[in-house]
Amino acid sequence: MSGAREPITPIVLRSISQRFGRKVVLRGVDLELRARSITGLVGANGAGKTTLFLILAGLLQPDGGERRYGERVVGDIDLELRARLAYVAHAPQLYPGLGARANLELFAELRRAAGLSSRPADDVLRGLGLPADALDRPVSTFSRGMAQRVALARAVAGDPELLLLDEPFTALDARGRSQLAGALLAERDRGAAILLSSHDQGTLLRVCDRLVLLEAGAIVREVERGGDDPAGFAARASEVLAAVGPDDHAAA
Ligand SMILES: Nc1ncnc2c1ncn2[C@@H]1O[C@H](COP(=O)(O)OP(=O)(O)OP(=O)(O)O)[C@@H](O)[C@H]1O
Repeated sequence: MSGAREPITPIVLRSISQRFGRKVVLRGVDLELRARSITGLVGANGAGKTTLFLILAGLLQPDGGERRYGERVVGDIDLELRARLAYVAHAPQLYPGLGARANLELFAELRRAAGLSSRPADDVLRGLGLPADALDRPVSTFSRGMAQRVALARAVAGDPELLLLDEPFTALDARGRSQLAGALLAERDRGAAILLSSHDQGTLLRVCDRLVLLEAGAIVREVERGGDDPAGFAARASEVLAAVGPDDHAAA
């Protein structure tokens, strides 16, 4: 579908600021998200991660700063741009009375009406480990982990150029986390720019090309996986993760 259109990557944030009332939540955030790259966003509770996701997804207009998507400096994130990114928030936001397959087919139908294609629902759901006998059961009967898989499947079904995932591992068991990690690497290799927040430090170390530490609304550290120094990346990334605190969500 992207056809001859200009890519929306890299996404570049410059001096993004946000306050809610008198509370300053983001202060001068600069961030670049490149195609074919997974960036891990880490920070303590309340550091501003979800606020940053909302701004990137176009669901919150920042108070200050610039958002650039490919060649375009964007004021409002319009529908055309929104169709090319996907955001998975904490809550799965599915239609509870519909089955997993029907949720994805509805999404595909809406995209089709706008002239956009989607991957077949069953393929994507299977790729994220949803059992075949669950495809047509109402999502309201699913565990949180299963619902999360469906939300993630819907997010990737449209081959988004930007994939925003706010704590996608939270409700998944070890097998689910590993399946999702594999799916994210496949999305990256397909060409997506991915921003991922998580407290699952092991998975972050495994999948991320870069880690960014947000503290009190400011990016205070960035480490990049170098081609020739994997051990160095692991050591520097571990330092960044240690700044966030213990890995208390790893088993979540
Ligand atoms: N709509 C809002 N109105 C007022 N304050 C808000 C609003 N949204 C977020 N905040 C505040 O902004 C700060 C950052 O919140 P945010 O949800 O972005 O943090 P976070 O890093 O995602 O935290 P967590 O890890 O707990 O999800 C918090 O102090 C929060 O209370």
